[in-house]
Amino acid sequence: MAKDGEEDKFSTSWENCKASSCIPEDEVVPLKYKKRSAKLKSCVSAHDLRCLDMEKESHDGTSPRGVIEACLSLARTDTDSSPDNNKESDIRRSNSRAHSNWSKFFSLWKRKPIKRLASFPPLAVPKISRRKSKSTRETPVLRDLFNFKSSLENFTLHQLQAATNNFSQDNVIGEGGYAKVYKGSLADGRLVAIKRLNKGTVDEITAGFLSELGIIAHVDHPNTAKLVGCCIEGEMHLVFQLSSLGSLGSILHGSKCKPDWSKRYKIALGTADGLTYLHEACQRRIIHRDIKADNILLTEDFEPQICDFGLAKWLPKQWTHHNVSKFEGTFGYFAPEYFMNGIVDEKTDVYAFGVLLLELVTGREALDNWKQSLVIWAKPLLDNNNIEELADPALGNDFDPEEMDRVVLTASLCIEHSPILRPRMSQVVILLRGDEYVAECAKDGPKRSLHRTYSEELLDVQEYNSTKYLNDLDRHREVALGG
Ligand SMILES: Nc1ncnc2c1ncn2[C@@H]1O[C@H](COP(=O)(O)OP(=O)(O)OP(=O)(O)O)[C@@H](O)[C@H]1O
Repeated sequence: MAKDGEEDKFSTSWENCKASSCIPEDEVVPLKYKKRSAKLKSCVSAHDLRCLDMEKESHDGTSPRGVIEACLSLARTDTDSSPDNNKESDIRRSNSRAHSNWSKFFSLWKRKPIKRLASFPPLAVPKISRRKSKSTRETPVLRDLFNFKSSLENFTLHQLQAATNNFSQDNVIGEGGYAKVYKGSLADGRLVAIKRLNKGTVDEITAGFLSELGIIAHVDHPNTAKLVGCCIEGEMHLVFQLSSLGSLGSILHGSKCKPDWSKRYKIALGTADGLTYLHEACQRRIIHRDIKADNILLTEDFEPQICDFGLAKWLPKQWTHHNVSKFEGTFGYFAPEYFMNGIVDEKTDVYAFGVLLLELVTGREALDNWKQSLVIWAKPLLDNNNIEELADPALGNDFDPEEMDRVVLTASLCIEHSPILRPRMSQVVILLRGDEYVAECAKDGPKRSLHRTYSEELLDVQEYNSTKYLNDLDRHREVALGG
């Protein structure tokens, strides 16, 4: 959760912002990708058929080739538009950089046998289906939550006091904007992290508690924090399974024993899996809104678990995005469209995930003590693919160069200024895992349709290469640098 007035965060209303507006999906621009009729196949050669399939695949956002081609063509479209002034040529440069990043991936895959480029099935849909009863879906109050997840425990204050030595200061393992987190040992021996929400006004605490509980109780993935139960006696408490290594932030930035490359790569992959689940495979689209190193917990074998759903938004399927009127989150991770227009959708999380990847590669904080933005520092190095300068000196040369290449290129794409040039999380997973994963997944199965987010559609409609974009970019940089 975010706290007003904290040094690395801020929370402010902004005047011209529509509060909680939404646009139905059918009002947005339809997809450009169209499939050729299967009838064509009857009068063409095997070679033609393969070409046709490849072309079809290239329009299919679920295939590796499609992932790359879709983004390449979007970058090309923007790059092709004629410039009238210097600012537009800057944008063209930025687009062609994105184009070249996608090209790097594309050429990598192009060299592989065509079989390995076959389409693969979408992520496994969780057992909890989207077809839950209407009432359950729309009234995420305590009663329903306990019905939904019968395993959730309702703790008494006495149980939590006993587990934490009466909330002793020695048991504090974390502190955020709204809560203190205590390590606890339950009577049956289970180790837990007890999040005691006691900062802010009663209204803020209640809203934060219900919001986090309402989302986390419906989330079930190996890479998300595990809620055990809650307690509303005295203060409001959320009880989680303890992640023994604490947060990635504390390990990466606050300890001398920094994780080696294989652990960092594992953390990148697991976090991408967890976020893909939230965006695309969960019963509803969940936008986390506060992806950062402090909100990635680590189990003893460095399995990452996304935590802190205090800001998360549950987007109804028919909503393309959410507009917020209050600026919350953590500075250094804000996507430009959120920062400028308050737009919240999947691509705002993708941007923050890109910053997280940069932290893993460089060992630097998203915003350092001098308020230097990691993104601004890393951009020129990313553009020149200068891995030597980018890589954390603590790693030395002890990293897998191919994995490092993939992570660096994925990070470049995720932090593209334009959401349209950023991959979706399922595409991120493909890019990060590389060929072996693609080959493993190259089985037939139903394909997920490529559906564009509101921020992508909006930028398409508004013309990506407008002066507004440049002003936004300048302002974003100014604030980031000025802090
Ligand atoms: N399950 C857990 N296991 C171990 N440590 C945890 C757990 N949950 C939280 N923590 C620790 O407590 C810190 C704060 O937790 P959390 O982010 O949920 O609180 P918050 O008040 O919402 O924070 P913020 O202001 O950053 O949003 C985490 O960064 C982590 O170090």
